[in-house]
Amino acid sequence: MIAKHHITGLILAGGLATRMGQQDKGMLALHGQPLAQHVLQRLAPQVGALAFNVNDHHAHYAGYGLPVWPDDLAGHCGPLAGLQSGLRRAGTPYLLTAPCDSPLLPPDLAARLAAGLLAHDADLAIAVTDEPDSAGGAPQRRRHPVFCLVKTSALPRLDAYLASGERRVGAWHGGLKLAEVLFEDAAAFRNINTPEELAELNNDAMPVEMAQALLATSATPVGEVEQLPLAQALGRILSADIVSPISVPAHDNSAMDGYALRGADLAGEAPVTLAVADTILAGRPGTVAIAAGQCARIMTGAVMPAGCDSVVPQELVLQASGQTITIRPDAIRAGDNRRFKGEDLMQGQPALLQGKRLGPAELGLLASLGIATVAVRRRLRVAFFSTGDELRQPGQPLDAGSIYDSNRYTLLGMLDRLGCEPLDMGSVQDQPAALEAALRVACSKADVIITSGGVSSGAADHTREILARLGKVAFWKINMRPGRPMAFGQIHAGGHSALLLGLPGNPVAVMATFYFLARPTLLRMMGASAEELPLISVPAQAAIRKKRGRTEYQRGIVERDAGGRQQVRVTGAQGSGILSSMSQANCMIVLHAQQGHVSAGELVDIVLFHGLV
Ligand SMILES: Nc1nc2c(c(=O)[nH]1)N[C@H]1C(S)=C(S)[C@@H](COP(=O)(O)OP(=O)(O)OC[C@H]3O[C@@H](n4cnc5c(N)ncnc54)[C@H](O)[C@@H]3O)O[C@H]1N2
Ligand code: MOO
Ligand SMILES: [Mg+2]
Repeated sequence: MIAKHHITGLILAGGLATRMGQQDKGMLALHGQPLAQHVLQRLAPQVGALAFNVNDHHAHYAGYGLPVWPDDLAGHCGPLAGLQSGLRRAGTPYLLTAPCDSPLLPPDLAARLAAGLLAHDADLAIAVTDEPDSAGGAPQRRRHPVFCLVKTSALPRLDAYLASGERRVGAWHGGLKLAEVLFEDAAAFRNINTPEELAELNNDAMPVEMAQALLATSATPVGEVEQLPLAQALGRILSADIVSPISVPAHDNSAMDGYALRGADLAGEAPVTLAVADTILAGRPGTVAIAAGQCARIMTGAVMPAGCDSVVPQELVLQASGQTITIRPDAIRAGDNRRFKGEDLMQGQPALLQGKRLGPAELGLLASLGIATVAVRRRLRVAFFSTGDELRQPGQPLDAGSIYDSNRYTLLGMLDRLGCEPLDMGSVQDQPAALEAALRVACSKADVIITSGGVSSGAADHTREILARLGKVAFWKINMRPGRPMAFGQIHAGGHSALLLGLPGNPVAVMATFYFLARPTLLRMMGASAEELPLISVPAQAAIRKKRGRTEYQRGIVERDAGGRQQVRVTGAQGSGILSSMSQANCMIVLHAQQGHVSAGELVDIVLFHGLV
C-alpha cells in the first residue's frame, strides 16, 4: 500500500501562462481565492507533504508556508523541469504532480493513481479520461500526463531525457513502466488557460469541497472566554488545554475485592497458604507492610499495600479462615488485578486539549481531576430567520397559497444541538425594508446570521442590493443536491459585523446545507477542533440513481438484512421539499461528485444521524 505520508504533492506553478498575458496563473482568482490555493486545498488531504514549483513569482507563494522549488533547468522548459525539481527535492518515495490551474482535480487522485501504480507494478501512473468525440463517434481516450504519481527513483531516467534536449511531457518515461488510470469525471481535469475559461468556471456550480474550503478560510473562533462550573459546561468548547494537576488514580489500587499478595509467593505446583495480615478498605489505606507469606484482605479501589503487586479475587480463593487463605498458585498471574497510579491520567500530562467539546466523558474526566470550574469559549450567537411572504406560523390559519414555516424549527433544533446560542428572529416578509431591518438587528446581536429562502436565481434583485449595501455577499451555486443555491459573506451594520449564511428555502436543502456547509463553519467559529463526520461504508440494498459530477445527499435507512449484514436504502422520493424523508431516515447517503449510478450491493458512504454519546 502507498500511504499518504509516502507521497509529496507538487503543485506546478512555474509556467509562463502565455494565453493569460503571462500573468501568474496560480494567483488568478476563482470565487475570490487564488487558483493555486484551490489546488492546494484539494491536494492537501491526499498527500503527506506539499510543495510548489515556481519560477518567477516566488513571493506570491511564500505565504503558504510550504517549500517553493524552482526549476533547475533554465528557460521555462515546461512541466518536466518542474517534475525534475520535485523528484530531486521530495523526501518521500513518491511524488504526485498537479498543475496550479486545475482547481477541480479529483479528491481521490492520489488514492486512485496509487492503486493503479501498485496493481500494474508500475513506476508511474497518470490519469486518463474518455472524452466524447465531437463528431459523435466513440469516446477518445485522453491522457493527462501532468496528473502523475511517480516513484522518486525515476529521477535518473528523467535527467537523461532532459539532458538529451527532449521536453515533451508524454514520452519521458521511456522504458519505465507506466500505468494509465481511468477517471470517469473528465471535468475534474479541467484547466484554465484563457480569461474566458476562468470567467466560465467562476460562473459554474462549485464543488462542495470548494465551498467547504472557502467557508473554512473565513471562519475565526470567538475570542471571549468564560469560566463555568462543571455542571453548566456540557456541550461547551474548552478554550485552553487542561494539564492533569494530579494522577488518576492517585495510588496503585486493587481492581477486585479479594486479597493483595506478592506474586512471587505463587511459585510451585501445590496450593499456597498465606497469613492475612491486614484489611484494607477503599478510602482507608492499610497500615502494615505485607511480608513474604502474608496477604491483606482488600476491596476494589483500595490502595495496594506496600510489598504487594497482585490481587486474587475472593471467589478464586480455595479456603479462607479469617486468619489465612489457601489458593492454587495458578489462580492468577503475578501483577493481575492491580491498577497503577496514573494509568488513566498522569500528573503533568495534557488531559484534554483546547477545542474539545465537553461531553459526559469530559465532564467526568475533569471531575476526576478535581477541577470544579472550566474555561470555555462563549457560545456562538447565531441569529436566524425565515424569509417568504407565503410563510405562516404554526397556530395561525393557513390561507390560500401559504405554507407553515418549518425551517425556523429545524434551524432552531440544529443550532441548539450544535451548542450555539440560537436567536430566533421569526420570519421576514419578502420586502426590502423588512429584510434590511432584520439583517441590521441580527448583525447587532449575533456572530452569524442564518437565513432560509430567497437565494435562488429567482431571488429578488432587491435582496442582492441590500446585501451589497450591508457588506460583501456572494451568491453561490454549489454542485450539490439538495442545496444548490446559497449566499455567503460578511455583513456590517451599526459597528458590528456578522457572517451571513443564506441557506436555500427548501426544507431538506436547509438541513443538507446546514449539516455539510454551515456546521463545519459554525464549529470552527465556536472554537471546536475539527470533527470530521465519520463516513461509514455500507452496501446499497438496491440501485440508486445518481448524476455523476454532482454531490448528492440522499436520505437513507440503514438496517440489517436477513443475514444480519448492514445495508442502506433510500427513503423514497428525494425531493428537497419532502421533509418527512429526513424524519424517516436514520442516515444521509453521501454520494460523491465523482460517483455515477450506484448498483445494488455496491458500497456507499453514509453519515449516521444518531450517535451514542
Ligand atoms: N430557475 C431556477 N429555479 C430554482 C433553482 C434554480 O437553480 N433555478 N434552484 C431551486 C433550488 S435547488 C432551490 S433549493 C430553491 C431555493 O430557492 P430560494 O432559496 O430562493 O428559496 P425560496 O424560493 O424562498 O423557497 C424555496 C421553497 O422552499 C419553501 N420555503 C421557503 N421558506 C420556507 C420555510 N421557512 N419553511 C418551509 N418551506 C419554506 C418555499 O415556499 C419554496 O417552496 O430554488 C429552486 N428554484
Ligand atoms: O437543491 Mo435545492 O437546494 O434542491 O432544493
Ligand atoms: Mg422565498
